[in-house]
Amino acid sequence: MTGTPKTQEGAKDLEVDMNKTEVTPRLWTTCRDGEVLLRLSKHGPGHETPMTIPEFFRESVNRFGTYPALASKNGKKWEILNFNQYYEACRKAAKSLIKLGLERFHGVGILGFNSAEWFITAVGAILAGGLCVGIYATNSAEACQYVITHAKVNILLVENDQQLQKILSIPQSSLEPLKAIIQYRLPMKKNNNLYSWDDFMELGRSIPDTQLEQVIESQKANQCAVLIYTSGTTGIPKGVMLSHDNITWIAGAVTKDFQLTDKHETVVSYLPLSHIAAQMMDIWVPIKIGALTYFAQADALKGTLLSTLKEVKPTVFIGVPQIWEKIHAMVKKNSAKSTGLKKKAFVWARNIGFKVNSKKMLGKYNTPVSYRMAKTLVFSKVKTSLGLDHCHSFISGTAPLNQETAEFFLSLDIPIGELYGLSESSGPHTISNQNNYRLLSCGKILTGCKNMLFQQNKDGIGEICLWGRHIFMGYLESETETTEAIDDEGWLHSGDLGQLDGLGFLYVTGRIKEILITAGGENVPPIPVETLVKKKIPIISNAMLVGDKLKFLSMLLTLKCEMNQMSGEPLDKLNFEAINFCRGLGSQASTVTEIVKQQDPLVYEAIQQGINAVNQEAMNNAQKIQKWVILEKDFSIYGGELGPMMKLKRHFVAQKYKKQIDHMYH
Ligand SMILES: Nc1ncnc2c1ncn2[C@@H]1O[C@H](COP(=O)(O)OP(=O)(O)OP(=O)(O)O)[C@@H](O)[C@H]1O
Repeated sequence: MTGTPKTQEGAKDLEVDMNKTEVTPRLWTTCRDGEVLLRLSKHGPGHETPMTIPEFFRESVNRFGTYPALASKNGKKWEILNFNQYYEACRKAAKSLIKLGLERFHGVGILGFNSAEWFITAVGAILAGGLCVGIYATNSAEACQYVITHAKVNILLVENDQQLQKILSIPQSSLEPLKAIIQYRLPMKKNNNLYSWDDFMELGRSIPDTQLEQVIESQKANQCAVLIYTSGTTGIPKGVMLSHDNITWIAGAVTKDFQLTDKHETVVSYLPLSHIAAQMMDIWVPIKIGALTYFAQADALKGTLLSTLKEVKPTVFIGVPQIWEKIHAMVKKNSAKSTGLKKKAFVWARNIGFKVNSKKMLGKYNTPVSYRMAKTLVFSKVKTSLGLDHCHSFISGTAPLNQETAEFFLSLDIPIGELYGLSESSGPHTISNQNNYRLLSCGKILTGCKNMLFQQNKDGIGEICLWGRHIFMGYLESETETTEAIDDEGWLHSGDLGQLDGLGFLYVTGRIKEILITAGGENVPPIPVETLVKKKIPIISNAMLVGDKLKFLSMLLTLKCEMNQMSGEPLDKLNFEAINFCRGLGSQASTVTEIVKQQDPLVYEAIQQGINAVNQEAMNNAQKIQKWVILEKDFSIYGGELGPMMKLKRHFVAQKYKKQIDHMYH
């Protein structure tokens, strides 16, 4: 597709009611109580009747009432709320929020790990006419304060005393809109305007149903319901306003394109709900289809996720690339321990799995006897060991999945489908499903949405621009940024570069903002180089290319290490794979310090060889890595180098390791 002519198409498809006497809203707004023109198609997908979230939930309750909705672990037992109970709890919470003084289009902040209380407060906030505002549990006090004031958070739900103390450390004068705090995990220290969950749920008893109904009735599908704050990978977090229609429409579109079945799906909720991908897959899509959401333990990412998966056996599993990479490393480690026949069977099965699934990917369904044997002997065992034996949709999103991991899982009969999207597209814009996926592609455009590649180069690479009912309303109180993101014809400019193949599969090739422009004017997209370094040098955990406005390219490297399971802090001790790498070279090093302090010649030489191999694939000298340095600690959310969805925060890293970077250039 090419740029300009196509831009007309989106706007032309708008269904505008010409008989309306009031002023027609625009496609965007920056006001919390603003309304936008919905991007309805004239017919077909995109034409569905707009719905508010309360209407959407009520429809779901009518269809799925007694069917289980939420499962929370209490000791060893799962406590279940069905859709009727879930809805009633949301109404109760809504009344209590009204009682506490929630104002229309003001925020209800939620700061904590995924739980039934999180969901009930999120929906309750919307029923009560407020905005649901997830705040990353990993945010610093200042970052929380920013969101609370920007979103005008009247009521804040915190998970535990640790989160509460973070909020209490902020001077009260800086938390002006805040009226009350609710804490949903005990123990709790008494404090003014602090409520336990049980007390909170009783507060609204005096609010009559009619009062709540009035608020619900006054809501419109083209008004804001959810605020998603970007995680700040590329700058100050922005408040992405999502309308009722954004949420309810895309939940339907995702359901259709993923071919999800009513009352049959189960998901495990563990990724931060402040991110739209998790919120969509855990809260909104399950309401649409009557799916059962199980809550993982708060320490899921520190190790308990696997046991929850094994217990629950979800039918749909979404992971960010780092999660898939971790599972990849774990399966590899376990298989490395096996010997003899078992080891041979694993290699044999993977070969068959790769061949059959690669063909399947191209539409050639063929299941030879050997594949069926491999399935029984190896694939089913691996899937069971991961709790993925009932899973039909393996999904990765939020950042590119590396080829090695994608191929590894494909060979084990676990085809990971990537999806691509932004907070500004209410989640996915492209998806891959079991019947439609390609390695390294993010899949096809969601049915009912449009895509345009702006200013394509000779290879067909252009900026990915999006159009449809999933496009956000605007950034709260940020007109300049909104008009930078949404052009005159309503296209959302993603800032990502991409390419479409003849079959409509989208390949994301980089992020414009991340491209390094060297002092010599060379444009270098960093991700392919970093991915290649990690592939060629298995001891490397993270790699970040440096060189913007600089004379040459250099690289920050970290080694694969163990992690403190409690805090998430990377340790000095190398992990199993890194130790194996060292032993393979004849090095006895077991810690990062040993390698860095003595500049372990064997390890340094191996890394240099790996870098040389990467440089051989560079298009020219300017694209070669001239210098590199090993940092003493691996990147982590704990250290701030990774965002809450484990994305690399380049600006933060560049500042934190300024000394090491400067050293390479002087
Ligand atoms: N499958 C994918 N492959 C490559 N990149 C992806 C994929 N999915 C999402 N992305 C990247 O993530 C970006 C969207 O990020 P998102 O809206 O989740 O914001 P964020 O990470 O919270 O904040 P920030 O804007 O600060 O990065 C996309 O623009 C794209 O660069």
